[in-house]
Amino acid sequence: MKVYNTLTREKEEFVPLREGEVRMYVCGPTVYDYTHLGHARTYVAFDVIRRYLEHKGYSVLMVMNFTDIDDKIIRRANETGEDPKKLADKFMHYFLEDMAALKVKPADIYPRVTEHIQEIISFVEKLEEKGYAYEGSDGVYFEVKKFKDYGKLGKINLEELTAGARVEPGEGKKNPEDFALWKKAKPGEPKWESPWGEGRPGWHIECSTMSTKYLGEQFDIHGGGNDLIFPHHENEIAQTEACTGKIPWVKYWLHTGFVMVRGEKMSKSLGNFVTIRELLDRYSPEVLRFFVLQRHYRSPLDYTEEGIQHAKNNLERLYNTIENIRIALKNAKTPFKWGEEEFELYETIRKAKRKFYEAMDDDFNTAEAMKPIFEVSNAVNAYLTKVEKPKESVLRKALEFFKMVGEVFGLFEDYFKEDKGESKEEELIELLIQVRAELRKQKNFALADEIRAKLRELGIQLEDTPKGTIWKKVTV
Ligand SMILES: Nc1ncnc2c1ncn2[C@@H]1O[C@H](COP(=O)(O)OP(=O)(O)OP(=O)(O)O)[C@@H](O)[C@H]1O
Ligand SMILES: [Zn+2]
Repeated sequence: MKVYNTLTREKEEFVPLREGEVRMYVCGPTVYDYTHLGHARTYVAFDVIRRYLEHKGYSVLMVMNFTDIDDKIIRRANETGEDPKKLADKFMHYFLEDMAALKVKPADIYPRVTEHIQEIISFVEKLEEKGYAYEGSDGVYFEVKKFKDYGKLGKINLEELTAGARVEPGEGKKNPEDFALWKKAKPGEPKWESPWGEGRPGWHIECSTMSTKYLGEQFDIHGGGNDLIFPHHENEIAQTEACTGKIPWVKYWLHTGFVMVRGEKMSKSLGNFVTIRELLDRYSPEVLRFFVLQRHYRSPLDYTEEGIQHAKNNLERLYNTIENIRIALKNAKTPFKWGEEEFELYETIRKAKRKFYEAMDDDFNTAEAMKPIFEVSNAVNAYLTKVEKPKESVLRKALEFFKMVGEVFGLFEDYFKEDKGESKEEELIELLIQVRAELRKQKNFALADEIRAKLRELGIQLEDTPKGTIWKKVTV
């Protein structure tokens, strides 16, 4: 499997640091507004990367941070008159809801800056001890010149970068390229105690601190949108490699292309964004995933209504095929023998599977991986039109293929959900628990006990705990 590494600007063979395990960190959102399609593209892309790695048998440990204190949050909170913490909490909550709606698998750990202040302070202290950081009048800065490898990710030449640049009046840094590790508090801002007085962390330091805390001093994948390559990820590298001396800190750097609107990046600041919530009023989550996955994750993706409509039509075609298979399976024949048509369809599925893996192994090329899905879809429909008595076994092969690609792309979930019956069952049990609680309130203990006894006969045991009634499946 090959992945494109921004650090080397090349596709490289993917070999994780520990066999069978992938540790990945994706920069999470700054939570001060609703999630838009641009963010969703990035997170859906990393979701599919993670799903594919898991599909290949890797055990993936994924960490995504929440920037829950930062200039933008403070500014927005001042505008709306809200408490910055409440504002961040609210949008963090909305973000998690949006991701769940989009069927993005949750990260294993979501560290928040405000809960890691002590660790961040210790990290900055280490940089100070090692001579990479200094205290200025308004904060603690990283001295970029001291880190010889600076610019290696963004391919930045420090001299060119700083030509003509100067330290702005009022800024406490020595050189224009130095960046803040710790910002001393201005009046009215949220603040924490530190060896440099009250203040709060700079932006980049959180990711160095929290990623190494949870994933170790060296790990496999670090990702985010293109705009994070410089300066955010460049600065993260400088901080972490200066602190630990372990090089390279991250083995593969992956970056997503932007969602564009009429030639410009979709962004909060330009106001040209469409939120996931608005889109979900009009389209199913799978349509949005499908729209995003029709392009390779590194390519720009133009947002247009027609584009999404087109994705919707294509996805519907696939769903129709799956439904055709389901209906055909009802009357399908026991396969005493296969004819030419079955072999032909089987061959198409076999080759499609290979093409799908080849495309995904080539830097997670979901755009290419879509093609064999449609090939199978077309072949199935042609088979069903041509053949009077379709054979069950070959149709099952087609269904398995759709299920496999669906797991990787996060599509057809409802269709293939194995516990389809089970989720209804859970809801029914919950309903009976509520009814029983109501009966007990009304002192109808006889009926309440009968419900409990009947459920027990069905293998469901209710237990009344101080936190309410819970249920367990019992076999004896
Ligand atoms: N238009 C976009 N297309 C793809 N990814 C994006 C887009 N806008 C932001 N991202 C990515 O989403 C993630 C979260 O970004 P963050 O919360 O910092 O947003 P932001 O940069 O403040 O958003 P905005 O650019 O809208 O102000 C980052 O990895 C960022 O690169
Ligand atoms: Zn980051």
